[in-house]
Amino acid sequence: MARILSLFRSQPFLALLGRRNPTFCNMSMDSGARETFRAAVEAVQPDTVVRQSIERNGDSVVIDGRRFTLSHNMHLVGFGKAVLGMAAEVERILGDHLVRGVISVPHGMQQTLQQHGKSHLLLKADSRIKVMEGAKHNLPDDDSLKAAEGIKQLATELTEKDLLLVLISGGGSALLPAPVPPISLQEKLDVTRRLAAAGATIQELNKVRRALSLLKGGGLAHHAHPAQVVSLILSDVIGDPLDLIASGPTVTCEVWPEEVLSILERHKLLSSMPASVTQVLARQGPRWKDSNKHSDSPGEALNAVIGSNTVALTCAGRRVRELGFRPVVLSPGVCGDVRLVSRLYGLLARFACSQEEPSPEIAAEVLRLGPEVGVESWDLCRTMQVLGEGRAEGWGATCVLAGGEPTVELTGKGRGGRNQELALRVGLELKGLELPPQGPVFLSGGTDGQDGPTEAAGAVTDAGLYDEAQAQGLDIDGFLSNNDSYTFFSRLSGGERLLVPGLTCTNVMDVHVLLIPPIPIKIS
Ligand SMILES: Nc1ncnc2c1ncn2[C@@H]1O[C@H](COP(=O)(O)OP(=O)(O)OP(=O)(O)O)[C@@H](O)[C@H]1O
Ligand SMILES: O=C(O)[C@H](O)CO
Repeated sequence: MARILSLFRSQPFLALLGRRNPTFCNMSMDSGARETFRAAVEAVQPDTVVRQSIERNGDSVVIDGRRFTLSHNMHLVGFGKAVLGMAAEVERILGDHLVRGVISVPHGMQQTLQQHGKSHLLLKADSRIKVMEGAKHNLPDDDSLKAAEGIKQLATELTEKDLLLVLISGGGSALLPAPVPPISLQEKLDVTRRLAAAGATIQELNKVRRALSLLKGGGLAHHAHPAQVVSLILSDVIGDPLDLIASGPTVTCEVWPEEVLSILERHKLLSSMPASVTQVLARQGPRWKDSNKHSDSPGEALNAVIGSNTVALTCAGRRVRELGFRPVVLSPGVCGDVRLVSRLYGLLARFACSQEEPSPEIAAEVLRLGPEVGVESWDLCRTMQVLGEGRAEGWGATCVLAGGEPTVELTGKGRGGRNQELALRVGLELKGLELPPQGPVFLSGGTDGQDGPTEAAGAVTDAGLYDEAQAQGLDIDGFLSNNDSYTFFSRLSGGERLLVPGLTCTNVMDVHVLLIPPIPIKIS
């Protein structure tokens, strides 16, 4: 730590690079932040990521460096909020080689896509893929149970000549419920609901789901054995853990009943579990033992993450450069309490906007706070170095890009989401950083286009937020304590700070954009 700090304290560490001409563009900072978010979402569109991951060469395809021969032997299953668009692209690429398929997608998806003019994400009229809609409100139901049965059936019938392409995206767990008997769907739903309400993380939730399911935790790959299985995954979990995204249906993993029991105990649910759940957890051996599949093989699969927060941030960085800002990717794994996250962005902005030498005290606080919100010290140092270069070397405007999924502790009854709440809190942190012609700007947006139960994906904010709210008689603290960020931004200046991209058809968690203008430096 001392060594890192001395970097900021003593040396003109930024003079390492030659001077460049500032290239700050004509675009307003607000528009720049919105365009950056748009580019991030664009990069992880379901059809785009599939197109980039399957290379068709005559009668073969190359996926993730592996070649597969096509002879009208390709079958497809999928589950998740983005898989309809992914399947539409697979259909275009594979043509006749695609024999049949079943996908499980959210209720009303096809109609919604039609209404939003996204027909390129819909299947052909004479498609061989059956679309099954279900899981209203992101919860497993009878419709998604039927879809899961259809998917299991298709997988079970495959032979060694077949190739099964599995499309997976966020929301996949609720769209593929297959409780291990004798657990009923209702019992499984209750367990999931109560865990979520008790504040279990997605990692905890999906470890429990895996243990109670015939298809999760590698069960689908087992059912498809001896066919070859290839999964294309659009990740919505920090760190892209294959075994946890949609509860890893094609990733064989050992279930440790002790671990599951300790998760249930931690959330004070163990004593109220139904007998069926305790019975299944007490069983030895694989969960799929009583399936009608004759082999006990776990089933091998090639699992490829084809879209993620990292991909979105990298592509957004390219666009940022075209716009004349210098990009730096902080981290795709920002998590933890939204209050700490907002503090970190406030500190980074202060560090970057200092008109004198960057403050070692601020750098120290950044380094102390970062690990609490999932950001490595190395990434913080790299980011501060670029920000320091920006101000000392006259690079022009800098753009810090990050992503992840912070959490909000809900104490009020208002309408909002973690992105709008983060933007609101960062706005307060930036107070006092007004710089002519404009100070730093911060955007936080959910890449799925929806932040909590609101129509907005997030909001854009800056140092003028506090005064603007005061002038319009809006008490920020009151809105914050009631978790009412959506109402706040809707009332402020006619809602112009809200980010409302509409349905984006994808989901790689949230994107954060911190734009720092060129800083006029005091020469002493
Ligand atoms: N009034 C509110 N203010 C702030 N945050 C809220 C509010 N209501 C809900 N949230 C937060 O919104 C999140 C749920 O919203 P959302 O459906 O966008 O989540 P998600 O994790 O992106 O879901 P998914 O990606 O599976 O669709 C939760 O983290 C919850 O704490
Ligand atoms: O479906 C799920 O399990 C979540 O969206 C995480 O992938």
